[in-house]
Amino acid sequence: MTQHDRLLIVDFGSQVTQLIARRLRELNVYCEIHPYQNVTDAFLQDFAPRAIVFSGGPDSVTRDGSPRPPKSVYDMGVPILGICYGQQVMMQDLGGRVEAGHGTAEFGRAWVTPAENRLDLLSGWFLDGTGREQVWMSHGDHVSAIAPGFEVYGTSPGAPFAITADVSRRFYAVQFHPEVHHTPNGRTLYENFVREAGFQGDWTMDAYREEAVQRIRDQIGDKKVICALSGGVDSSVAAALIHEAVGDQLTCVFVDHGLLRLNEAEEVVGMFRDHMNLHVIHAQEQELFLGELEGVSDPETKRKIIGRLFIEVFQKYADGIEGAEFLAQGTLYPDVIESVSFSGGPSVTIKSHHNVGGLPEKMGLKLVEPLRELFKDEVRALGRELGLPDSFIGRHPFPGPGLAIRCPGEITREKLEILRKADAVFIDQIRRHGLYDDIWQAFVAILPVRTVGVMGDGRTYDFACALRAVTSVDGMTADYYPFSHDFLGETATRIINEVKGINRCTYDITSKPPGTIEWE
Ligand SMILES: Nc1ncnc2c1ncn2[C@@H]1O[C@H](COP(=O)(O)OP(=O)(O)OP(=O)(O)O)[C@@H](O)[C@H]1O
Ligand SMILES: O=c1[nH]c(=O)c2[nH+]cn([C@@H]3O[C@H](COP(=O)(O)O)[C@@H](O)[C@H]3O)c2[nH]1
Ligand SMILES: NC(=O)CC[C@H](N)C(=O)O
Ligand SMILES: [Mg+2]
Repeated sequence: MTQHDRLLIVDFGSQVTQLIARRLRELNVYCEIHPYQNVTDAFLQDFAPRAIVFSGGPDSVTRDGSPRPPKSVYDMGVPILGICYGQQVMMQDLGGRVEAGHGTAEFGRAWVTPAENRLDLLSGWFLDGTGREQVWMSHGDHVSAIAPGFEVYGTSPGAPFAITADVSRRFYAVQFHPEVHHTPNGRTLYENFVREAGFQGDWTMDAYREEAVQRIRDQIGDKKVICALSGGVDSSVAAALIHEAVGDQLTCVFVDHGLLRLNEAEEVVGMFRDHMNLHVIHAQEQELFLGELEGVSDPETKRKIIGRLFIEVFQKYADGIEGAEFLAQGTLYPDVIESVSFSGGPSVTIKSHHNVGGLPEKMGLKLVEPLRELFKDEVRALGRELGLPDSFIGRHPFPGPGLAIRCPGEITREKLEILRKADAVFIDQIRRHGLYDDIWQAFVAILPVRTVGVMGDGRTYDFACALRAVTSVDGMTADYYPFSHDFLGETATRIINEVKGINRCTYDITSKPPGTIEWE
């Protein structure tokens, strides 16, 4: 099997370490993030990176016991790029000096100007005629003396050594963050760095597809595998990939809990069964879920009931599949990184997110996770390679508990019916206005209150609903989408005219935080 050139990102705990990986993956470079504690001499030998990046970090190298890489990293003969804390660590390790404070802190936008010497790492920089380049800084400490062998190639007001390098050893150290959006030419810097390191850009979804298929065949052999299929991007791409690898040995279980959107079950099952020829069990469990949810209004109780039923249902169908030894999941790279996170600390549970994680232990199934190394946009690219239509790949995320968490308070079949219709009108409006792809997620929530209205000179006493549409990168933070008043007016009119049971429509303009995306 092909062994890709690998780049190692040593994580010192920066908030933006993942972005370094994103920038490199966009350049078709295979990279992995590892917390600095795990990067030992033995690890380095084994990983055999072609180049290394040191991330930023919250600590100060002036503090005794602050994070360090193993010394052997500097003897490997591979290029190293140190960013912010990474720069400071490199300078101190190699004989320079770092100082704290003294009015040199820079947070936010800054400008670097070039020194006299030229540096290949910066080719493509300083070309817009202003003689300087915008970068994003976030540091309190600064390098006050560079290490022997290094020279200065750029300075900023707060960082006299904003860009330094020892060209003969191919060590580069910068005070700013080239991975963030606010360093507009940061990508060029990474491009130059990986070219210098000799990467061939061999990480493409086309190549990945073939390798992944082979790996899945080796793992599964002639055994059977099952997959919980939601119709969301992750489980859909995982299923399509595994199907390509082992065909009929795969069975998908799609659970219809009665909390799906209008026509969703038909679309998902039709697509995978009729179009892609997958074996899909359409588990009709509406009565079970809606029955157990009857009279329940507390959000966490709802979520826990749904989580438990998902497992029970899945177990039931898995038991009926002879010889099933494997369970497929759509775990992505961000999930993997988060679970080994450097800075993980005690945090409060806001919501118990449902997913099928935790199943294998209970069921004695071995895991197949073919997307573990990929970011979401890579998963989308892979899905396209596998022939999934764009209408599936670009779908807004949909939560496992479905409409249950968009129906605050008690769930009734009547409310679900109304909600499904209103949601379909809203999404139709968004598509008609060509806004679907600009929005991360959009839906309607039906509110547990009836209000008075007047329609056709008669009195109405019906439910109110709230429209929700947000922009986001990863769902962790979000902003409400700035629809025009015309759009909102037209949509409210359509919902009230077309959906019996709703006579009032509001737009939710809360960002996250302090709100969350879903209403429960
Ligand atoms: N109705 C369902 N039937 C079967 N499995 C489900 C269902 N809903 C959720 N799951 C399982 O829970 C997992 C987690 O759901 P999640 O919404 O995070 O991912 P996804 O649906 O695959 O992708 P996306 O994030 O794009 O919605 C899914 O990958 C799927 O395995
Ligand atoms: O698979 C899921 N199971 C869940 O239990 C769940 N709860 C919220 N979400 C989705 O996560 C994102 C963030 O949502 P919140 O801001 O409401 O927490 C949004 O995209 C939500 O739709 C879920 N997804
Ligand atoms: N963003 C960073 O890496 C900051 C490094 C260090 N904590 C400083 O304040 O200078
Ligand atoms: Mg989903």
